[in-house]
Amino acid sequence: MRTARPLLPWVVWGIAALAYAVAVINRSSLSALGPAAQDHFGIDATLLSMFAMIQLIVYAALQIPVGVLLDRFGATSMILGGGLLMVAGQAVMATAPEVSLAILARVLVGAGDACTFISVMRMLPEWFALRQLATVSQLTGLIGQAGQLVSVAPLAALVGAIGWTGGFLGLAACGLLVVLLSALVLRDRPGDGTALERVLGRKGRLSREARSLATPPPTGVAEVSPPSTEMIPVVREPRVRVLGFWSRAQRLLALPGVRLAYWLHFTSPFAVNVFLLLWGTPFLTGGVGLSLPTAGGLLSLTVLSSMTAGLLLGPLSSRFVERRVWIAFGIVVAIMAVWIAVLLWPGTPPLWLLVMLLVVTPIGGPASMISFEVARSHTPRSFAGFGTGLVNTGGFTASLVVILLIGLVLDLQGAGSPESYSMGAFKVAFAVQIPFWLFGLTMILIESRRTKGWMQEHGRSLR
Ligand SMILES: N[C@@H](Cc1c[nH]cn1)C(=O)NCC(=O)O
Repeated sequence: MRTARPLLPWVVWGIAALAYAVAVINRSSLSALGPAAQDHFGIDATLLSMFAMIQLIVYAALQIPVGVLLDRFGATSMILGGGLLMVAGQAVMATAPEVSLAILARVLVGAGDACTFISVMRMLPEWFALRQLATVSQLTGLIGQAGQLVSVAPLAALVGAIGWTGGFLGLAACGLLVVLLSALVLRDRPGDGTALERVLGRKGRLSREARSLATPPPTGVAEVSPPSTEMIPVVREPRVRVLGFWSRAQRLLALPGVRLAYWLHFTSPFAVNVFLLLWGTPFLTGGVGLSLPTAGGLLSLTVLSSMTAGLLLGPLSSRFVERRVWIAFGIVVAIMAVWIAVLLWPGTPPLWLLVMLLVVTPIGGPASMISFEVARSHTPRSFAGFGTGLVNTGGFTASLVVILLIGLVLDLQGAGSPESYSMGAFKVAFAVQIPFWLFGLTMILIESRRTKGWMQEHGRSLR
């Protein structure tokens, strides 16, 4: 009897990761097209940076609602819905005659993007064994980073070659193609049908016979093994009763492991987000005094570093499950230490220190993926989408606040425009990150102690 289909989990993951990469391409599609967008809509730099901010606000604000919908409708529907929203957003961006419609386009892209990552993360434990999850999650993040590379040079080249409308319509068409592929391939879990099969009301053999890599081949005795995701199957799932939003939130937040995951995500990725989303280029050009191409070259180091760290951190955190929180903690301390060295360096920091900054800071991205592993260990399955969304708000909220504070501190020093940027002003402005790291690290210490106590009290251990 042919039962195991070891390839299907990888195919499902491949398409889900591709959908996430497309989300990242859409998210960062304006990053290399700033001047083109200013030209096209006749807008100034402030309005241009509003595009990024609005999109980020929409993304962060939708994480919890999307998580709730994810628990209700499943990952496939959310990935498809998110993909369609982004296709619509880019089609609007391509054809918008004025800036208000371009803002609507960014809202649509932000909303679609918000649906994608946490849905992909929710899908993974259904298809992979516990020992594989950390590595597969990191690979997913790495593929997303690759999407960021696509949106820099190739997209700019496409828009340069065929124009704004053609370039963005091309992007929308690629997105649509991936939505169609997703409808044909993605399944929430083994045994579920694809979106197309659900519409047709007929489940194919591939879907019926699909097996998770976590499930040992049936022996004829036990059909279903316990879900590998519940390393700590702590909270019994609510039976039939559907809990309201606040009750669900309360139950989730009552778990110290979920709070620990939140603070890990809050603390680790904001420095790299702040740098890549807004303040990296102004700091390197207006503060350090580098040319735009040199700054761009240095910034590409961040992607390389993040990808390499992702490859290492996956196996490392699944090999040392008990130590994974401390791995992330150590990475944050290293990021903070390099930043403090840069801020305390008299005058302009030397190139070697800047290279170190651009290599160490991005490791916070892959380190933040550890928070999803922690969340998975402590969140009851029926809350998994909510839990992932909640945790994912941590880093993005911190990023948003720090981005705004840096702008504010620059303005307060009278150094808020490219003509008035200076190294001294940037140093003071970037120092606002320090209380965020210290606060986050303190919360991690507090919640990891509580989590340990809670696990002892409930007789649980991490496997
Ligand atoms: N920290 C990122 C993921 C990541 C992985 N490697 C580098 N960054 C994250 O939380 N992503 C959420 C998203 O929607 O991209």
